[in-house]
Amino acid sequence: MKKVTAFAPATVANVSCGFDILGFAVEELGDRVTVTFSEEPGLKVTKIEGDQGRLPYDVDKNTCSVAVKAMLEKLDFQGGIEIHLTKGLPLGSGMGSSAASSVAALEATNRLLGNPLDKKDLLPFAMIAEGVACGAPHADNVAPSLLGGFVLVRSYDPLDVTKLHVPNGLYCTLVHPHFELNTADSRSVLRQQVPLKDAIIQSGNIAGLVAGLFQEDMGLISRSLQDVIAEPSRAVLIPGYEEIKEAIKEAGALGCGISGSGPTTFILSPSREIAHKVSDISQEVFNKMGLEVDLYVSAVNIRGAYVINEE
Ligand SMILES: Nc1ncnc2c1ncn2[C@@H]1O[C@H](COP(=O)(O)OP(=O)(O)O)[C@@H](O)[C@H]1O
Ligand SMILES: N[C@@H](CCOP(=O)(O)O)C(=O)O
Repeated sequence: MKKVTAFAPATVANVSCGFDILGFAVEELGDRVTVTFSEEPGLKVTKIEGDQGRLPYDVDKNTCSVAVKAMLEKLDFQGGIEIHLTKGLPLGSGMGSSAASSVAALEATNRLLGNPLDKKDLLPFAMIAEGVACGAPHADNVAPSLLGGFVLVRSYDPLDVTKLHVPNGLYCTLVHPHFELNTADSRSVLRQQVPLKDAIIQSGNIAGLVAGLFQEDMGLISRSLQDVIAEPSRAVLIPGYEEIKEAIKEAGALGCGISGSGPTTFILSPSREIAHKVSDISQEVFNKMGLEVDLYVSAVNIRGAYVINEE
């Protein structure tokens, strides 16, 4: 085998109350990476498409190559590999764009080398790339993008991630208003201390959300979609967010939150029909604020990253 192409999906990190510890993958949206053996030793990013010329070719800056470089060092691989990235995700959108690139690159490279590593063992390399992209090696985008479904990061040290149950009939709406929020900037607005009363509220909600997913209890999921840690500092950066939050609940959605560090807003609904209805409602609110949007309705992607083609 000389050439492998892999796809990695977009992700919703945090899922409201699970700051840096919860995320899920969505369908269809994502990045594609092709890796090819080359005669010349070393790693190279040779082509990037779909980024309007904005992403770095520097091996130590592009998340694809940062992740693959760390993996090749671990495997003590001495040959040559070329990377071709096709971006399907907008940058700075809160849909795990930097993560989808590194995860697709790792999935493709692992197959190219004959699968020397288990899927889960690729995670630390993708986290190194997140550290380069946004200053923090958080796993709540890379883990669901790689593994699919809802993923909980129980611990960072040692790394302990686990897949959660995905209830039947759960749908997600992603509303992406056309402006960018850089993850590093959205992290810099966060408080560094959490009052005890907020820690109690947040812990209850995380536990409630996890229990709600396993029990397929839509009411419990709905009540648990509350974030008192990151959202209060970040919601002010997204015009119309509070209005959407109220309107979608009235229309039957379970609740909403900021997807990752925003500005994309995710809404969870108990049916596809409601997911489409709240998509229209959110579009109206953002348009009223003078913002154009992209809209996506999706079930939760349970497959994660996968190889599309090998030659
Ligand atoms: N392959 C890549 N895809 C996306 N961003 C990348 C990539 N490689 C490096 N970056 C850098 O990482 C940052 C990604 O921004 P970020 O706000 O984290 O996006 P997102 O929230 O969509 O992941 C940008 O500064 C970008 O230049
Ligand atoms: N937990 C992180 C998630 C960032 O997600 P992104 O898609 O905006 O990169 C955070 O909230 O900072």
